[in-house]
Amino acid sequence: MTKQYAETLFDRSTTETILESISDGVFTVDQEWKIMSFNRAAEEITGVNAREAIGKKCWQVFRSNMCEGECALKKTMKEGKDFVSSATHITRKDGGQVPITVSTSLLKDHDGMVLGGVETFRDHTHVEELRKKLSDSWQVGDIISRCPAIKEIFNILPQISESDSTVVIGGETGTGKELMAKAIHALSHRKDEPFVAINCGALPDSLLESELFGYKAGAFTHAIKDKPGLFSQARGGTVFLDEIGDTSPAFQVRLLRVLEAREFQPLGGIKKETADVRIISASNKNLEEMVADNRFRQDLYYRLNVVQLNLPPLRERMEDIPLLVDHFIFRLNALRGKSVRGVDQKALALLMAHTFPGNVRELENIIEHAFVLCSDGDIQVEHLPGNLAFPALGQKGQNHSWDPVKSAEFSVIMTALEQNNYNRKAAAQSLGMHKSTLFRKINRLGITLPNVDGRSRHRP
Ligand SMILES: Nc1ncnc2c1ncn2[C@@H]1O[C@H](COP(=O)(O)OP(=O)(O)OP(=O)(O)O)[C@@H](O)[C@H]1O
Repeated sequence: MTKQYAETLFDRSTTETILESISDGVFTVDQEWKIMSFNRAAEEITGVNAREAIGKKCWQVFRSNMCEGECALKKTMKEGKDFVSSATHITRKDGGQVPITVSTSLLKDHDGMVLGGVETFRDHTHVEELRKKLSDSWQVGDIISRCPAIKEIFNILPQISESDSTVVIGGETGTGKELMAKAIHALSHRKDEPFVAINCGALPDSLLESELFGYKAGAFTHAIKDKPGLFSQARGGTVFLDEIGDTSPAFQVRLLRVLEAREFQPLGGIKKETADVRIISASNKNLEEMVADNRFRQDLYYRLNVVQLNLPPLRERMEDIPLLVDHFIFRLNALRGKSVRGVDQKALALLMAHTFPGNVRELENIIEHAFVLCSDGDIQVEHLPGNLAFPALGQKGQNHSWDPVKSAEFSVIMTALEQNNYNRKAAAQSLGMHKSTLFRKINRLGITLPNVDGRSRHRP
């Protein structure tokens, strides 16, 4: 675009219309700090109308804590550099404090002469309120946690939700990736539109594409009538692409094109449709490693991964176990009209010692199993599924005292043995202890081993 064309296109009144239509406050000052223009959003955020503001020095209008010290606009004017997003507060005309973020740049004429500065500011009241609410909380949407790593995610969730950026959620199976995606959707401006989820790993390419993009009648043999895809159904909302790491290279190319053009074409269709959806994806594989090994397209990875969140496995946030147990019992009581009180110490000790390869989903299933068997009072060891209750009920270990440390040790060793097919050497290695230490512990805890161990598994 030539300069002249741009000038014609964006004449003064067009620029004013654009400035009046945006939701960020914008004002300009001359070299003497006198306000030259003040848009509608600036009026709303400050409570001062443009006629009052224009001609005044900016600090008389803004009364911000920034005005007395590190003023971003002053820095811009002094250093000739733009500044993006400093956070501060301003005092409204009615005395109320408004948290804002500020961006500043120099205002120049066509010949590059500095006329003054321009400041854009955004009202962050809503984000601050949400952040405050979430930072004291152990629950966002349906997600319960007191683990510091997840609470850190809670703290930034309002900003992530407010932006429309793509998000990739990493974490082992059952760690709550879909729940987190739903929470982001529920806190975003898209919350009143649909949230749709699809497991990309479970479908072959052709089915995945027809599910996502839909098809037109006649596109293939059984396509009798048009079927809208999830991108159409979720218009204005969020599409959650689960197991994105399991998609084929051909599908990755197709998805990349859709994300770049923000358009998609139903199978057998000729018209393109706008993809007005936010994309959140998840993977229990390490996408960065997959990119390095050329198993996942780097360009698609960058498109999907503007924001990245990682959910730790349950074994690394043991503090969440009692909280989640209470949460699931509370929910089941309400659902089934029972009054199970909680979990007794011995059962809790076993749960705390379990490694939960299936993470929160596995814990939820264990509690549901125990809940069915427990009529009221506390869930006890005998209500837990066999693989957990086994060390407590069975074998020689039956009589050892139920000290939680011992039962935790019992369970950790049993899990290592099971995971290593009862091969004691491998189990000792996985526990990081010497083989003879493990034998000693096995004897002390009264664990009996099956006759056939992992060393003999290849024998007929
Ligand atoms: N922090 C949590 N608080 C309460 N419930 C949770 C939490 N995390 C997970 N859950 C529950 O655990 C189950 C599994 O969660 P979810 O489906 O979100 O996991 P996921 O990581 O997406 O699993 P997958 O990778 O297998 O798709 C769900 O029933 C969910 O409600």
